[in-house]
Amino acid sequence: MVNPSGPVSGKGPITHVIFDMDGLLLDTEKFYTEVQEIILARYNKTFDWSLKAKMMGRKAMESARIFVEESGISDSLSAEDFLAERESMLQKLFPTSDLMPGASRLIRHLHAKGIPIAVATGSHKRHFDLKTQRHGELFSLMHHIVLGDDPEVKQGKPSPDVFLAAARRFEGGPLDPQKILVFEDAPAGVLAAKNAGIEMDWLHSGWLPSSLKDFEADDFNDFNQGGLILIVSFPSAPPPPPPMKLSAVMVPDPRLDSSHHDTADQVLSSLLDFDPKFWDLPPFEDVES
Ligand SMILES: O=P(O)(O)OC[C@@H](O)CO
Ligand SMILES: [Mg+2]
Repeated sequence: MVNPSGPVSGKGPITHVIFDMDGLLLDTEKFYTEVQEIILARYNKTFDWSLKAKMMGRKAMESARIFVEESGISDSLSAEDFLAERESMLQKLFPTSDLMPGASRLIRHLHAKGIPIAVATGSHKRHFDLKTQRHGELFSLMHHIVLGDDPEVKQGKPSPDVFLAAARRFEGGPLDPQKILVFEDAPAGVLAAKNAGIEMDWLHSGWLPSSLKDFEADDFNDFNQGGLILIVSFPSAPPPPPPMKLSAVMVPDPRLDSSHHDTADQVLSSLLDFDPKFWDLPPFEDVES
């Protein structure tokens, strides 16, 4: 995706921001990688970024199934046993989680300027508490936080559930998806955000026919598995509005192949490179650290 550095504007004005957490705000993806490399080494296998790219951002059991099946070890290690073994190692690592560069500055800046901010993460509460125990004050600046085991989150990313729940919990809803900016590090997360934008857009524009409102989420998810974005049309309904109005800024790990960047509206190498003016958000003051 284009990564403009000039004055070209995004699709602002943005009024609300939703942050992914692992790999975006917290430097925690390295812990998952480290532990998975240790487990695979026992089978004389190596963990590579093409597999990591498929796992990132997804619910634990979903990513576990991908791990054991794509590594070819599912006959020796079940997804459940992999999660149990990984858990004991992660429990020791998570409390040492550091912030990603630029995360604190951006969160404090948006909060100080009165821009409502939230977190939408695949992490479950027990992991969230461990990962954020050194960063409680910073996370207290969030208007709300939606976790992977929230009752409203039926399906993990790339399904839109966690972002739809996060968008709904801001005051003054329902929001126009065009005014929401999502920050993500993972391909599944960017896709989840775009899918949420489409669903919110259809609801916001009134296009979504009532018969679709009870559309089964896992059917929707089936389309997402292949990275396709579901577009359905009913004979009586007008064509859907142009999708993709919700904007997503991707801050991927440099080891992630750039072919995974295509769905993002902007790609940055670090949150330190984010320019709020590009999205019509209040500019940083020079003195901010
Ligand atoms: O949605 P995030 O915060 O990236 O969490 C993903 C986590 O489940 C590990 O990949
Ligand atoms: Mg992430």
